Amino acid sequence: MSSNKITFFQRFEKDILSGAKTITLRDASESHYKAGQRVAVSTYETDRWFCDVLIDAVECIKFDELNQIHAEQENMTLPELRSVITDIYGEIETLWMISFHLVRT
Ligand SMILES: CC(=O)Nc1cc[nH]c(=O)n1
Repeated sequence: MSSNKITFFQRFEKDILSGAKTITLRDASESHYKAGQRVAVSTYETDRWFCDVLIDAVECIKFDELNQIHAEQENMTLPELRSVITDIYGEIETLWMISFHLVRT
């Protein structure tokens, strides 16, 4: 059953609302999202809703395949992105890249 909700750390809220962040890299526990799905977005820390997004794609990607394009889609440098993912998931080989866009209504 696909959850119609996703949480982000509060520090990413500004980039999501501005459209600067258009992907999120998750582990297998969050690979259930489907393209075309509308998802409510809340903060991880306080579960405060702050927008809805539409899922554009969910794709499997290896950590070692992360590149400058993915970093730009996360509004980070590539070293920053690798550090953020490692801080969250530890040494992880397989990720799920969830592409999304803001729902304006
Ligand atoms: C709560 C949580 O897992 N947040 C994440 C994880 C990876 N990327 C991201 O943008 N947000």
